Amino acid sequence: MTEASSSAMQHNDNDGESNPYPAHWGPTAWALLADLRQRCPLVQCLTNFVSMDMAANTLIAAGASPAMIHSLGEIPDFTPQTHALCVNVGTLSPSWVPAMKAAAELMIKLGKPWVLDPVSAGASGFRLNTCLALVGLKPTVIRGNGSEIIALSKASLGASKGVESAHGSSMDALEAAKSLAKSSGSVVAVSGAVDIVTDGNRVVGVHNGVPMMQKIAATGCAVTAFIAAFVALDPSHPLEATASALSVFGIAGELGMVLAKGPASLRVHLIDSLTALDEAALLSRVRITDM
Ligand SMILES: Nc1ncnc2c1ncn2[C@@H]1O[C@H](COP(=O)(O)OP(=O)(O)O)[C@@H](O)[C@H]1O
Ligand SMILES: Cc1ncsc1CCOP(=O)(O)O
Ligand SMILES: [Mg+2]
Repeated sequence: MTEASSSAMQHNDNDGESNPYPAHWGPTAWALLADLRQRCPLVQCLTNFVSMDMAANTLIAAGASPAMIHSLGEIPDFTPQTHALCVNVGTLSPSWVPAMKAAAELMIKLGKPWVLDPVSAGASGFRLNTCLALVGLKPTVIRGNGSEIIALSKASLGASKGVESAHGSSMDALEAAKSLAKSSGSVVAVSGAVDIVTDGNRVVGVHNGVPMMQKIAATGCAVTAFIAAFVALDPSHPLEATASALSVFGIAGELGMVLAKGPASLRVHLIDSLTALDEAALLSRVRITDM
């Protein structure tokens, strides 16, 4: 048993006062995953080239339907058919920006949720300005790593290791996340060892996952697409949907780690675990706290 899964067993055994994880989160996350498997939401992803495979396979394995359709000319016909949109600026080039904006604007007009992944938002002026313009189009959820959320919150270029965070802990971005959530009206999620999710007032921490998930390209992008699928199911409760998606994805990582020999096999076993995950395993492993 891995350290993470052993810890999950110890801490989430419904033993009353000693259990730091409120009991309602397990049933909430399970209800959403069961609903996803039944309703199979269609998620349009305008996402980077690195992540297309991982994000699509994450969505399919969980029970959703991905569509990596990104050309501007297709948006008026296709986007209205979707249940959620994921916009990810990872391999941004100027020709993609009008389609990203048009798809986001259409989702807002249709009253449907959309989610932004501001990959490396602080790395260049072009990237930062594009992300700030997208934030102005009212994403339902913004999910990034610590450096990305700090750059967006301050609206300034800032330290990152390319697409990775230069900040050691997601907690370094807690105040930035709350401030961004308040100014944008979006739910903001900062991923890391503990994923933070906030609407500007309420803050929850998701304690699932394993460190090796950072060693797989596009796990962050994949979990953002996964959040979009969860938010499609319950757009009026985006904080609950986002925390649940992060927890379920982290649990798939924990279960995958039991069989994995390294990042490449973890990727395979994480995806397999999303399909295999059942109610009992999920309920025993969800670790979400109010902060
Ligand atoms: N140290 C860690 N322990 C457990 N899970 C982690 C850790 N670091 C990242 N994760 C998980 O890996 C996924 C990607 O997060 P992260 O690496 O922060 O995103 P990004 O790839 O966008 O920088 C998330 O689901 C997150 O919860
Ligand atoms: C390596 C890379 N370069 C541009 S986008 C991308 C993928 C980033 O994926 P993630 O943010 O999930 O680590
Ligand atoms: Mg990322």
